Amino acid sequence: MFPTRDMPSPSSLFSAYASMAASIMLVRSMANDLIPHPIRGYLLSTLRYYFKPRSPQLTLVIEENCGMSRNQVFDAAEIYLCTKISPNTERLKISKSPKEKNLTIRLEKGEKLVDFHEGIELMWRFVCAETERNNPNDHNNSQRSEKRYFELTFLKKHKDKIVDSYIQFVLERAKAIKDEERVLKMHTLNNSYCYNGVKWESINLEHPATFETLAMDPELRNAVIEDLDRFVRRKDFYKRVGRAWKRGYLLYGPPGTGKSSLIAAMANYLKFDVYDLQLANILRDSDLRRLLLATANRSILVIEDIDCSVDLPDRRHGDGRKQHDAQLTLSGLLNFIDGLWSSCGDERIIVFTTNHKDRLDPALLRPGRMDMHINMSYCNSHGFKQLVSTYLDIRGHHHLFGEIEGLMGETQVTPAQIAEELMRSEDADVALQGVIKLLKRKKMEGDEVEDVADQNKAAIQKAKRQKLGNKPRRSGRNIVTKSNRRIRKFL
Ligand SMILES: Nc1ncnc2c1ncn2[C@@H]1O[C@H](COP(=O)(O)OP(=O)(O)OP(=O)(O)O)[C@@H](O)[C@H]1O
Ligand SMILES: [Mg+2]
Repeated sequence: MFPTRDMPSPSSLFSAYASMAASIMLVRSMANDLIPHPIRGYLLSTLRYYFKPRSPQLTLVIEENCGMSRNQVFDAAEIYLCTKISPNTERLKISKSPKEKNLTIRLEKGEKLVDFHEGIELMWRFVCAETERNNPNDHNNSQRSEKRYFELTFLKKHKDKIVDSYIQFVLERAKAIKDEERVLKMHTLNNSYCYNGVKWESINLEHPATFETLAMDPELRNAVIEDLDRFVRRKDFYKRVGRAWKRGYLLYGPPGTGKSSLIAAMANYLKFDVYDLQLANILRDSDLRRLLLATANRSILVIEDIDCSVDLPDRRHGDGRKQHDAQLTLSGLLNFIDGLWSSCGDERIIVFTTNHKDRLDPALLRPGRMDMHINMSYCNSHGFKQLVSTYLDIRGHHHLFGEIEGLMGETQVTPAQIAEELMRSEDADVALQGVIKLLKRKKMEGDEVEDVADQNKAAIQKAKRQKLGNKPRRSGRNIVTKSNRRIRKFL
């Protein structure tokens, strides 16, 4: 049992004590007359130091602060140790602030915990020591302060392993726990222009989409997940090759195929906040710069519907001059973002979405501009089964699947349309009959709303309307005012 393992044997301890005592006696008797008092004291304490039996244990003291800043090891230990609470623990502290999702549990002062790392036994102790400091200006008035620290005790011979690998392990575990508990934020631009420009406003991001609930090609899903994983673990690589630690994704596909849901799934997976940058709301270059600089580390910057250029007649320089001639492509915007972000060295993701990849500035599609192009497409049989499993909790076979899959091969339907039908009833038969009706209707009416020909027609009509000065667009979206390729603007 701890801490007796590898202790020196009682006989060796006894002989150590005996030789120390003998030496001290000898020095005392010789020294009493011959050696002056201060030197005698020094000699005795040196002898005591060298002959004192050595403890086989080492204790690391992990204080709460290092100078002015927090000690990350202390914070990590606090979080990590609440996962190690044993039945022997007698006192714990428990709390919850309004913004936290879960209860916070911490060790109470004086509590001890035993942990094991690669077979090594470690004893943790949380200490709160009250210290009293005299006030130099008022001797009757002393200040009490609390010093909090952890003591981590183990056998000395394991020092290297504990310092090099266990502490690192505790830091990583604590980060993972913190990430799990983290409340994600969705930042959007507030519309009211205040004296210092447009600002980010945040709400909790409670979008339930995850990679599990998303109907998408399994290979594509795995490729996206792998890409995200690789990105977040390659900080050193980006630094070495001198690139901003940034990854760009272009999501394209018809409305209702899950582009926005995929962004939410990425945010939930990585525990990254989302910043929804509505370009139409930004009137000054200086605002863009300020907003980009105000985005936090570990975040996803989203620019939706980039094929829809935005009309920004009053775009101004920070100094108030109107900007007539400067035009910047989206790829120019990307360069600008690269420049800003490369100096901060933090991990950032940027996502563009479009319903019409074919209408984008070719410069944006060039290799190296957006790192991954992800096609979110109409629902296929696999996607349908994924939706049925999510919405109706059916994982096996259902007698209506055959008919539905047959119909799906003959018409195009988006996951959003299928999802809407599946939500209409809790009775699987009724909901699936609804899907069959939808598919038959679409087939009969030739209602291929998202058909390419129709899309082109709609685009032509849109362009005509825009010439007439109308600004139509699906509700709640940025306003389409030009048939694009370039967005007028910026910098
Ligand atoms: N691939 C999908 N998997 C699961 N649900 C989906 C999927 N696509 C769409 N949905 C459902 O449809 C709703 C709308 O989808 P979403 O907003 O993600 O589509 P979108 O591609 O972003 O459309 P738009 O181009 O109009 O922005 C979602 O809230 C979700 O419930
Ligand atoms: Mg969307």
